[in-house]
Amino acid sequence: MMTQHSVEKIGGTSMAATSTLFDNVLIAGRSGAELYGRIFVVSAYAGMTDLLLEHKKSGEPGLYAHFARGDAAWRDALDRVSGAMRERNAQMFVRPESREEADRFVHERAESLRRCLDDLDRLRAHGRFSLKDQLITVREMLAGFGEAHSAHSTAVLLRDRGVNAVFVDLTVWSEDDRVSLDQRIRDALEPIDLATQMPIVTGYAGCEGGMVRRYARGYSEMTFSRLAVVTGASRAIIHKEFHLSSADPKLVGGERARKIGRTNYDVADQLANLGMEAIHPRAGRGLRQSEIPLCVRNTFDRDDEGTLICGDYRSDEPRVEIVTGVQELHALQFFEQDMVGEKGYDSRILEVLDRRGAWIVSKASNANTITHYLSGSSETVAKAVSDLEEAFPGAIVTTRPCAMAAVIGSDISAPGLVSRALDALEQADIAVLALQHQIRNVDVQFVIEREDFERAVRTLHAALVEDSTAGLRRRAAA
Ligand SMILES: Nc1ncnc2c1ncn2[C@@H]1O[C@H](COP(=O)(O)OP(=O)(O)O)[C@@H](O)[C@H]1O
Ligand SMILES: N[C@@H](CC(=O)OP(=O)(O)O)C(=O)O
Repeated sequence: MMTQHSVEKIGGTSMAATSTLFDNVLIAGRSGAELYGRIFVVSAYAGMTDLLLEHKKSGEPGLYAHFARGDAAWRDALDRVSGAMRERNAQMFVRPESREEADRFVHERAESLRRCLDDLDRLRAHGRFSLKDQLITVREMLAGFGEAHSAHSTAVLLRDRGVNAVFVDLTVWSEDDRVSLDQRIRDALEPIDLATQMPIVTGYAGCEGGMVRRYARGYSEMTFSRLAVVTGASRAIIHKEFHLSSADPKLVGGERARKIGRTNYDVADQLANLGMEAIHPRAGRGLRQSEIPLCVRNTFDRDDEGTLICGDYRSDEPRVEIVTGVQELHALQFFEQDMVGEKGYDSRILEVLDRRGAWIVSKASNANTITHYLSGSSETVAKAVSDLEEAFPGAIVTTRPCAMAAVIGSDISAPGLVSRALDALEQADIAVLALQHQIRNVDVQFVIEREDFERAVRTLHAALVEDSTAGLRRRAAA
């Protein structure tokens, strides 16, 4: 396999801006051999996975949620998704034959799903079968439909423009042939000549353990990351709707948010941990270990090189690079006076949190209290609380809704940074419920009330990023 190639992921929002995507990324003025040496991994068009599974943010049920509940509305939900896909085709295709081909593809996949779900429905109607295990498979199959559609139509559109694009469908698998994600990728890419062919790979890949089950939403970045590692890419690029910015442009305003020029994987990990979609939490690892630089680019800003993320970058002077956070957080406090001087409580709490699938954003402890800051649903947290109460009858376990604003940078080791942040929050009348600052000097976390979240991000951004006097001196080496 060619070594000087890039692996590039296109997010759902960028996919939906199809003509811009062609003009700025897929073709972008290239011709002949310049078009090749690039592997694209695509997400479903924005909104499709929401219709197939459930809405990513609001949780509004999609096809999967209806089917899982045994609600006949799944049939309408399937029609809605395939309708939305055909509508998208209608907007994208100029050549009638290509549009027909794309519509036929959607129709065939939708009908095959319908047959499968019908069979399961019939089985379920006997009342003697539990579909629990099958539902996991259904969820995987449905998710894959979104990326099958987007990759297939992108390949057809590219061929219409004279590009030798190849649709690489990783969404279909056979239960007798469950292989690892890496193996799946290796097998699919092996016959492709990157010098003359442009693979358009589905962001969903049928693999051991299931893509959605293992990696949750945003899974396309895992396919992307492993593809870059397995094929030995010289660079990995994520094409997004926005520049990776000093804060969410939707929150602080596009004119205030600054583009991040460079940063490191440590910062990317912190962002991923907070649920910011800069890069999937588990995607960064492989790229960092293989020393593949990652570039995050804005699809709508063709000439801008984007943000370069490497393993070894450190800002020239200490500086806050990003202000972000989590608005829906739960502080789970475990108070037990017998804990003083005893070990082992931690690991038993973690066991419960792991079993309940809670996402730990941060944690803190003192002599008799361990606090975990968890993101995720209130139900998950409530279940964890009741498990803990049962396992530790002497402990007092409480939860409290809260939010977290975090300031992050590859080097924030500046004296006065925390006090400046606290001053700004106080002036804005925002109470700080708890504070965390690690010796590692990559982030400071401020735990606050949920209703203060957006204001806290704006306040910290104004004080530590927008204020030009915020350039901070490096703390003198001890
Ligand atoms: N610091 C930040 N820089 C850029 N975008 C951010 C930041 N924080 C949050 N976001 C948000 O991340 C979201 C996801 O980005 P997007 O490019 O739409 O993903 P995708 O292309 O994968 O659908 C956007 O809605 C944007 O508002
Ligand atoms: N389409 C899938 C996978 C994905 O990675 O999407 P995006 O790149 O748009 O976050 C999802 O919504 O989860």
